[in-house]
Amino acid sequence: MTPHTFGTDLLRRSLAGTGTDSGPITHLSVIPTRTARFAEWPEWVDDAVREAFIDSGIDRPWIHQAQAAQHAAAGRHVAISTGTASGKSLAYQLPILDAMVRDQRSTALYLAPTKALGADQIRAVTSLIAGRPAFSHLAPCAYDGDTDPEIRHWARMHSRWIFTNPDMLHIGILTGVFAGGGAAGPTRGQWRGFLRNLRYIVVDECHHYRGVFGAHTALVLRRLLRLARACGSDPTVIAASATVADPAAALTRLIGEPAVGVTDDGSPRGERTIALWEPDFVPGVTGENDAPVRRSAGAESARLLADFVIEGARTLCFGRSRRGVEITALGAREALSHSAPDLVDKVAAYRAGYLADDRRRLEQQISEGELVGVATTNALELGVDISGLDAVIIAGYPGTVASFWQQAGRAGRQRTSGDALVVLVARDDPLDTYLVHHPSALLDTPVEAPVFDPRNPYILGPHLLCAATEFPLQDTEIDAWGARDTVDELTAQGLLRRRKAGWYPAAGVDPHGDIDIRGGIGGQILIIDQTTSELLGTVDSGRAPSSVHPGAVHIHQGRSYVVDELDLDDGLALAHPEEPDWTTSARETTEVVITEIIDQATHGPLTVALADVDVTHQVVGYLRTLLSGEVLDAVALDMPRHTLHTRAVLYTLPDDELAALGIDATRLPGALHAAEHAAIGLLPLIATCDRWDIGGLSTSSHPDTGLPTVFVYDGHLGGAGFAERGYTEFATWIAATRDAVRACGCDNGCPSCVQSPKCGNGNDPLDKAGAVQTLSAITGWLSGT
Ligand SMILES: Nc1ncnc2c1ncn2[C@@H]1O[C@H](COP(=O)(O)OP(=O)(O)OP(=O)(O)O)[C@@H](O)[C@H]1O
Repeated sequence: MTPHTFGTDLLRRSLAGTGTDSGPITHLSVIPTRTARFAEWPEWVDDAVREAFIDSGIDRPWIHQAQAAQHAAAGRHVAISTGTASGKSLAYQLPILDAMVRDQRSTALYLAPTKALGADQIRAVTSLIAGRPAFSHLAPCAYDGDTDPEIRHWARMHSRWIFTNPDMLHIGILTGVFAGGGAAGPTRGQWRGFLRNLRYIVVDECHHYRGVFGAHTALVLRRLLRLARACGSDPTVIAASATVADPAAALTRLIGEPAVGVTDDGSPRGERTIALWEPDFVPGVTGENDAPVRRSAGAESARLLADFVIEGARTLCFGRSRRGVEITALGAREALSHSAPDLVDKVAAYRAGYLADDRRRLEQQISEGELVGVATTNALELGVDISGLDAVIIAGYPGTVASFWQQAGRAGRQRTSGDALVVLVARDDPLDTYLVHHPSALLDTPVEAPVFDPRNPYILGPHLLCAATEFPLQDTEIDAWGARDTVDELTAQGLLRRRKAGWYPAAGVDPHGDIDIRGGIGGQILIIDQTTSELLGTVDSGRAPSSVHPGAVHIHQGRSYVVDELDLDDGLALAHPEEPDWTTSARETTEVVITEIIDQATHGPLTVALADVDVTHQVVGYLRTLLSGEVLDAVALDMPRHTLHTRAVLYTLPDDELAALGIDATRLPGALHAAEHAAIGLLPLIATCDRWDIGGLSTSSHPDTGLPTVFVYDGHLGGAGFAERGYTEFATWIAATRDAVRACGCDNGCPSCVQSPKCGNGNDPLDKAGAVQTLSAITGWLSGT
């Protein structure tokens, strides 16, 4: 029976006639109301700090705020993971402000993955301390890529609380501590005073640090901690996230030092109704190899957005690209123009450049009812404080459970009732299909632990050089970072030298500029808008042929460009702005060579292994797909071959066992290929990656194993930890893959189960039934049955 809640009533009214127990809704559940639990202000809190909070309307802290502040004040690194809008800011503001009032020289560094979030936090602190003499020396200030040189200079001299990001910390702060500091450090020595007095480091939204970005950030934080200690301070790290699994372990991995976690959320919350929604197949429309196509998540969400707006429900609709978001807003406006023309102007797309001011304006327009429905990219996922939002529509699983809850948490921020509806609309994709049919995998499992690998030698090596440039490296540090082999290699290459006081870089080594914290590893290709010469971004040279080949549609901050030319020698991809009606996906051939088996396990006839591999790709063409999912055409290309040294999880199965299941030599390639595709689609369930971070290969007989073999490999040089997670969680991953394929309602395979948008072989051959049989057999062997 459907419960009566704010959310179910809204759904029922919006879908009058369809009912909420049937049709596209695959699951409906209610998270009940929670009341606030308060603590007293800790005894050590200075009167001036307490008064500032009380005057801002906060009479007492919630229990988790007091607990986290207590740990931090006692000098324990602490990670707080409580819901969205649970006042995590206060948990770090409290110990920081207190330290600053007690010792006027104390400093703090706040790190956020986005500049906009840092700007929000400065605003919050500035308004909290405004007009209070006890805090007049703080001068909270941003220090990032957008900060003017004069303000940077002023900040270095005067600010006690700097708001920055890992990129600027790496290139603009750590280089300016000691005289050595890296030849790149124009601010040489100027940060020393700040670091000498550094009491706290805040790592906000710490679940963002995953994959290659996570590994880089982990090493930047370790470099920060060692430099601070070399300057004479011993800062405490406070990490915060609404959505990180086992926060103590996550922070420990990030900084390489023990940390404690706080998870008992004392903040109040309204009742939240969650609906999972699977769009129907569109009659008469077919995609690749005549597979059926579902209604797009964007079109379905547009219809829901219009319905909610008619019901007066203030709604945010999250989409994955700016273009998708604009189409959703247009679709909703179009629907309203027929049924409720006076509401057309109440719907907008959030398409500004992710600036804090744009967000403020939008928050205000929604609060005042000027806008009722807004379609937005994940730009509004972090740091938005819109009170009274009634509903959130998520058009397509956003990639991680963490992001899902971040987006879901935007609704119901009204303290008085806070009731809200969240609808996840599935895309035509195996992971989305799995989740809407297995709600507990989304709603009942803890969010995934961020996956990253700070020991990847291709990432670790350059950071060791940076560290040695900043301050001589010590043997104890090398051991703590697990870096002995990499140091030996750098020494053999003549890049590091051992002297009495530690390890130093060789003369002329200037490593900072070679590291791209958000990008990949190795050479970078610059993507340029050739009509304006604007730099749109960078891509790993290894990935360039498949992502920025001539004719590729490239999305940058939601805007669309088409690539005209890729010059791998000069490191340039030249593009022009264009909004075609299609997306592109590269077709490529792949070969895998096993270079070393790291670990392996045998389960009856099944062998599962983790291995170092060389993956060689060649892009041979690309497919153009209309936004409806319909395939327009295939275009041939001839791009150079490229080899990636990385890590893979692989499994082998003997032919005779498969033949006994009815999968003979004619069916084998299709069964393995389909099983591989679905497994790639499902790996993000257990490893915080995107399916574009990984690749795969299946073959009826691999030269290195002599057996039918399936590989799933990391798309990053040296591996980002994703394949390793696939290896350790193999049983969970493969069982979920089998369930996803089995749950899909199509006959012979479609994008919701075994077709892949980036298949190098045009999704041919694929044997859906064979994949289910193979995956079922694997789960049986794994459990010993
Ligand atoms: N102890 C408290 N009592 C009452 N209100 C509080 C308390 N602590 C914080 N708040 C209020 O709760 C709201 C949310 O706080 P804040 O933005 O810090 O949450 P958050 O957890 O950082 O949010 P996000 O999910 O966006 O990261 C703010 O309006 C803040 O003033």
